[in-house]
Amino acid sequence: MSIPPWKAAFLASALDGRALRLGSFELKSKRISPYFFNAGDFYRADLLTALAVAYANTIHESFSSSSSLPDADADALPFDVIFGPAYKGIPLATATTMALAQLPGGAGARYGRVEYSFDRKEAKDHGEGGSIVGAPLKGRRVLIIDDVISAGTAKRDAVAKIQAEGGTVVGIVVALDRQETLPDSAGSAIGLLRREFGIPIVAILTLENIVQGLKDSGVASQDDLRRIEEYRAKYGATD
Ligand SMILES: O=P(O)(O)OC[C@H]1O[C@H](OP(=O)(O)OP(=O)(O)O)[C@H](O)[C@@H]1O
Ligand SMILES: O=C(O)c1cc(=O)[nH]c(=O)[nH]1
Repeated sequence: MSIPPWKAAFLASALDGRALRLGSFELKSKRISPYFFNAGDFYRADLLTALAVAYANTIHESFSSSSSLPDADADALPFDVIFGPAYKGIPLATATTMALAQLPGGAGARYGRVEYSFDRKEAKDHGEGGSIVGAPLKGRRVLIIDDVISAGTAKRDAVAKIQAEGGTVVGIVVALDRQETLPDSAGSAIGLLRREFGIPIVAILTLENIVQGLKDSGVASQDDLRRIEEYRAKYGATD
């Protein structure tokens, strides 16, 4: 089955900007992957816009229904702050906050008062100090936005950081769910995080979407597709 047109358009932007590359790449988890998604490659205005709009639509689709999250008023947004973990999460949080407020058809007006923040990898010890830049997190409902979930380590660190600041994480949004197992487990990183934190975790694209999109567009060689299938057979998650 083909992927929906808006996901296909996003995938085309990723290939156009070479944010999605085929080859051999070492991941944070030390796995060697036949493909890599680098959100840092969306550095051109049109590509960054396409990326931010795709995140904004995904957030609007997945989190606009207050019933998807506990304790949310019927008309209120289920989050206050969009948090982008350093480094790649920083432009994602900033651009997506703007794209949400610009959603067409009146939807954007709902998001006009959404705030963003991000962390520093090293705390600043002068000036305003601290490790959070942007909206304070204490007592706020926070939506994490990041590029990719592979093993979930970076997301776990972000949740701990937000909780230490007094915020409550209400969801996580990524561009790509690589649908991989955690080290020493058959379950996916995303599944484990969902169960552990009891929050929705959504992705613009999954590896399955990418494989389908590559097949539909004819961009990948048979060899590329075979290597992705082999990687999936080795590390693909069962949930
Ligand atoms: O561990 P996971 O949650 O599955 O995610 C993998 C993360 O690792 C990378 O970020 P990294 O921490 O290397 O920082 P960067 O944003 O500075 O590239 C990548 O950008 C993903 O966000
Ligand atoms: O797991 C990672 O480190 C990772 C995978 C990927 O596709 N892109 C990325 O930036 N990091």
